[in-house]
Amino acid sequence: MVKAIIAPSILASDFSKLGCECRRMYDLGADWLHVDVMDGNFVPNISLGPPIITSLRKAIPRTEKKLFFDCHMMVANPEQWVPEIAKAGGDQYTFHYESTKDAKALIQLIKEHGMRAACAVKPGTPASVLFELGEQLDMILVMTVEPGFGGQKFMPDMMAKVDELRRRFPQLDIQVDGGLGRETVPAAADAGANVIVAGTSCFTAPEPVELIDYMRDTVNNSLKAKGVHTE
Ligand SMILES: O=C(CO)[C@@H](O)[C@H](O)COP(=O)(O)O
Ligand SMILES: [Fe+2]
Repeated sequence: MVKAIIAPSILASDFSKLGCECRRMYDLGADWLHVDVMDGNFVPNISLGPPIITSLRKAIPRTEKKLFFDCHMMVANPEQWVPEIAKAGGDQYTFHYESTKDAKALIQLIKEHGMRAACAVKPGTPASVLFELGEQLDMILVMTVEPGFGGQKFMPDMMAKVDELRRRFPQLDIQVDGGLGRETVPAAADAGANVIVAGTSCFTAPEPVELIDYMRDTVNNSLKAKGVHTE
């Protein structure tokens, strides 16, 4: 089912209040929480890892709130972390195409651990690398900034990749990540993205509920116009 999914990136939250910030975003209407895992090797930054995801999952149990943990793995050895992220409570494992030698085997490994499998491409990587993986994947992530930091400027040139992938995979979840907010979501929605990661914009919005609703409506209207909205 292709529908709008709004995923605040907790990288933009106040880490001293992480559990409360996650709950707050969920209560404000977030569909997923986007969890950026960085190892200081694949990207020049270190964020958080399995122990913190374990704590967050305890703070927001699946039984109490059905909150989806969308784990964006910016790590050099993505195979290594699959069991730990599954154990910590991850629902989806997004690896970078650029970080693995065998994407098909990694997808299999992720699924064997009970998570949805997704593959991300950096701005310099063409959409075509995903053509032969699309059928096995639950989601594709087109990065709209260089991975590593929140608060960067959205790269509109990436929309050609989203458009190409949406035409090829009308029923697949296609995520965009980096610099998304009120001004940039219309371009992403027009190109066919349905999963919107929004860090800085959500966490700094004076009216986050209104922003989340606006982003969701914008995406759903574009999907309907394209005839791919299936809810
Ligand atoms: O993966 C990343 C950065 O590497 C992102 O998820 C950012 O955290 C998004 O932050 P904003 O650009 O929305 O502030
Ligand atoms: Fe991310």
